[in-house]
Amino acid sequence: MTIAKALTIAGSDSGGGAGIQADLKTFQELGVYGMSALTAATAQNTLGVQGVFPLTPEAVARQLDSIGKDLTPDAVKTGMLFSADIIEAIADRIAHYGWGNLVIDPVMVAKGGASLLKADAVTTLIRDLFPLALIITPNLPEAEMLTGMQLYKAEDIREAARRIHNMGPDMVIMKGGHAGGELARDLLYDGTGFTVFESLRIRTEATHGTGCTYSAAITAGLASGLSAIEAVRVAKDFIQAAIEDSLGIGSGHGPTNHFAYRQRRSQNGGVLN
Ligand SMILES: Nc1ncnc2c1ncn2[C@@H]1O[C@H](COP(=O)(O)OP(=O)(O)OP(=O)(O)O)[C@@H](O)[C@H]1O
Ligand SMILES: Cc1ncc(CO)c(N)n1
Repeated sequence: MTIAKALTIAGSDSGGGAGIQADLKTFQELGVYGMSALTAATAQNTLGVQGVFPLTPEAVARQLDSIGKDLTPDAVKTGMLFSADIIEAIADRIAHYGWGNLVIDPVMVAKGGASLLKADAVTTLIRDLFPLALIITPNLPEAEMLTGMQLYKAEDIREAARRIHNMGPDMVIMKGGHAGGELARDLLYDGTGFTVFESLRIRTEATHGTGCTYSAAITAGLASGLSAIEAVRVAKDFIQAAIEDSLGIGSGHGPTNHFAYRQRRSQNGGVLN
């Protein structure tokens, strides 16, 4: 048996809803072998982030070497990277091992407002990591930070996608979780055209870790050999189910339900409706 392998390079969320925990749960649910390289531990729950404890760049690079010398990933995602020197170490190792199918979730700020990326690390992220990426998945505040634009109108969001695409990735997905409206609409730009992925917006507070889970599901799909469009389609269904069937735990912004997609499929004889 050959199994697809995916690697997440991200921070730990002690509460289990976001970060490396969300990524590994998502890989597992989608039938992909999950590996991780930790960038930082956060003391975190559904109420917020109580502490951030980064690893040294060397500790991050050594984890990537352990993986690179033994277990080549079929796809890789990055999440919370925290500092410029950690990003430099990661970009160096990814280029060294020639890992493709790289999905970058440009995590900057947790939902409660805690900083997960130092302000001076944004230029390093763009310069060193974006050119290596297959897909970058900014939410609207991250896209505003990357472009310096204010994103209210649909045409501005498209223009921001073009500008981020010019920073080096093959594709950009502008996530619509932070926009208003009846639909949660994500826009994929591949340098020539736009593909829309949309679902009914769910009225809920339980959206902790949606971005991590979504980009992990895309990464799992790529690792399994899906095209980018197919992988995003599965990821959109995965995150919709995970938000809809919330677990009702924690007293703040609860986590999404990573079991939901697979449970629905098995209830429907393998078909998701
Ligand atoms: N209330 C909602 N109902 C349906 N889909 C949603 C909702 N909120 C977010 N999504 C979807 O979840 C995915 C992640 O988008 P979002 O903009 O929330 O990411 P994010 O802000 O990076 O998340 P986080 O920082 O919590 O990890 C997208 O596919 C988006 O459309
Ligand atoms: C560790 C970690 N990574 C990413 C996010 C963004 O949701 C978070 N809250 N915590």
